[in-house]
Amino acid sequence: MTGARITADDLRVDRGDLTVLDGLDVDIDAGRFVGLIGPNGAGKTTLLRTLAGTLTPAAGRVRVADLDVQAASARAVGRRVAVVPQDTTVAFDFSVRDVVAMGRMPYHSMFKETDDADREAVDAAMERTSVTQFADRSIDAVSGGERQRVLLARALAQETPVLLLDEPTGSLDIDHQVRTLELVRDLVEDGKTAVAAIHDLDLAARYCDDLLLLSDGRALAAGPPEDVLTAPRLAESFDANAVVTDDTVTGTPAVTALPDAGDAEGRVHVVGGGGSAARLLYALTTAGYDVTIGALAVGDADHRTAKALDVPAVTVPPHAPVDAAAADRVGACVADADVTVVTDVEVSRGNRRNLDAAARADALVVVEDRPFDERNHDGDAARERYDRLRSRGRVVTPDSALDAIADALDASTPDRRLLGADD
Ligand SMILES: Nc1ncnc2c1ncn2[C@@H]1O[C@H](COP(=O)(O)OP(=O)(O)OP(=O)(O)O)[C@@H](O)[C@H]1O
Repeated sequence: MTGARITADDLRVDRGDLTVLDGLDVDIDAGRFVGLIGPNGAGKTTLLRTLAGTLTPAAGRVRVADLDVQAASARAVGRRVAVVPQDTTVAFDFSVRDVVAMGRMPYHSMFKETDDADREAVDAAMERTSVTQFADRSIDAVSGGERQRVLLARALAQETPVLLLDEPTGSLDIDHQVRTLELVRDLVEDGKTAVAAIHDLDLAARYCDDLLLLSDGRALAAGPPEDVLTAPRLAESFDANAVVTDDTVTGTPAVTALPDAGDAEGRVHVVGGGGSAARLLYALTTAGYDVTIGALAVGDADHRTAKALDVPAVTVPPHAPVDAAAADRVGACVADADVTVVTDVEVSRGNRRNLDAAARADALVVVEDRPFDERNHDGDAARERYDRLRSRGRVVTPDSALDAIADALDASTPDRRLLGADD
């Protein structure tokens, strides 16, 4: 079944006294999977219901291919558009099979009996959504997640070019979340057009071709997930302090919401690398410290974390040693910082200048997770250099790093301690 293009110009939808959608343009190409995202109350369900023709816009019209959804009969719309609603309550005590068979209603008239095509469509839809094993059970005797799959089966049995889904994974376990979205993806590969409201931004980014970010009834952004999911947009729409990274397994954008930053004061420079500083960067920035990091190779795991958390970094090109110019910049950060922290870094020749710059800090904390011998190091000269560094600072485990940094800050800035005592 080939999909259909969905368009709407300058859509306005009112609910009661409230204008829920305003000035919204929609243009979804046939054969695309579009994720509707946005905070609670943004208008996602309202938009889906308007696209399905169950809500009438105060302005603008919805077209699915050549069909004017608002002017067409329910039966005509039902042959183009199938809906999987958020509320999976079914009013009467039907069997699962009967509920799925309701998807065939747009093809029936008073004069047409159920035929083989109907039965085949129902069986195939139940098979694809893994509900066949409870086909004869009452819809009241399946779990919420199973019921959600039954309603997806009903929508598939409807054999429409367009599928609208409102939170299709809301009640599903992680296995069925992925199965359901894989299924929608397959249907889209086969040509259907799908639009789904999805709260899980990582899943939306992973499965959808495009995202439409709704905020206060308007489209704040639309396009490929990596263009739509940016920290400033998430702050504007969700009022969330969130970072966007690349998921290490899927390679698609992953959103991590952070707590509001605390009120810790002080500047901390971190010498890390290879991911050894990631957790500490998170802890320091959420505590509220001003943090810098480096020198790091561009693309290093800690560099990616620093970028996501908006932590300024001194960088060198990938695989390049820390040269004199970079070391000068590290030296400037160390001089500016109240405390410098060295995490479980490589003790190699290329990192030598990094460690030497850190060793000049007035207040130094050395975070150690592994003994020296288990690290990438290049011999006795490195050991001597590292031992010197250790002897200049306080050596702690990762678990006590934050406390040690707070202590070092107190000791390095007595004025703050006195101010704190007066509060
Ligand atoms: N029948 C109604 N009467 C009045 N206001 C309504 C009605 N239905 C929805 N609203 C309001 O319209 C706004 C958008 O609701 P909608 O359900 O479309 O949001 P949503 O983005 O789907 O939210 P959620 O993520 O919570 O499901 C909300 O402020 C909601 O309170």
